[in-house]
Amino acid sequence: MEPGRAGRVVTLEQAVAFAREIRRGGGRVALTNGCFDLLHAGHVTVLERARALADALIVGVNTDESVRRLKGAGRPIVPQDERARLVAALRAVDRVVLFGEPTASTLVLAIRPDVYVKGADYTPEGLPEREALREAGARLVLVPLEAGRSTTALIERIRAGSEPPA
Ligand SMILES: Nc1ncnc2c1ncn2[C@@H]1O[C@H](COP(=O)(O)OP(=O)(O)OP(=O)(O)O)[C@@H](O)[C@H]1O
Ligand SMILES: O=P(O)(O)O[C@@H]1O[C@H]([C@H](O)CO)[C@@H](O)[C@H](O)[C@@H]1O
Repeated sequence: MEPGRAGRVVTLEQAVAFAREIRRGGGRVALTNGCFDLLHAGHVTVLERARALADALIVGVNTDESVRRLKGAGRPIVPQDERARLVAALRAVDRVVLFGEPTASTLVLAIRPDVYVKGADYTPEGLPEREALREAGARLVLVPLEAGRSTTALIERIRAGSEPPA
């Protein structure tokens, strides 16, 4: 019985057990991760593309402290439990796990996904998780960016009181 959407925010151990269950059934598991602060259409694109590459998608969402270290003071705008809940509400997402480490390497080594997905704002050489991906045998897929969509751009537009992009 699949849990309700809120029940899809799980511990790392539960996410690992879920991944094993998918693979036992012959399915493939996709993993992605991110801050997902002020959810926007670019986030939906990368999550939907990730889900389409496998039979289940697990998403690591950075804790507030982790986002602060990555994105600077004043971030995140949306607290971790709400960011996790919003991501878990998307049809494309099967499980969400909050993580506080600087990188997703621990997630990669624990979940051992068949495919690891990020937006093309990253490069293969630039991923600190690349060694973990090699060890886990995960295929890396970088999804083309939706132009002009970013949390930073949203914050700047809110501050400037400017119109949304075309
Ligand atoms: N416009 C976009 N199109 C497709 N994928 C995106 C887009 N923006 C972000 N992503 C992807 O979404 C995931 C989460 O990224 P993140 O939460 O940092 O979004 P962001 O909008 O880049 O945030 P910020 O502007 O604060 O850096 C990452 O895999 C990232 O590559
Ligand atoms: O939302 P972001 O900035 O894409 O999330 C970060 O992604 C990093 C990525 O996996 C490449 O290193 C990750 O290391 C970091 O912990 C954030 O999840």
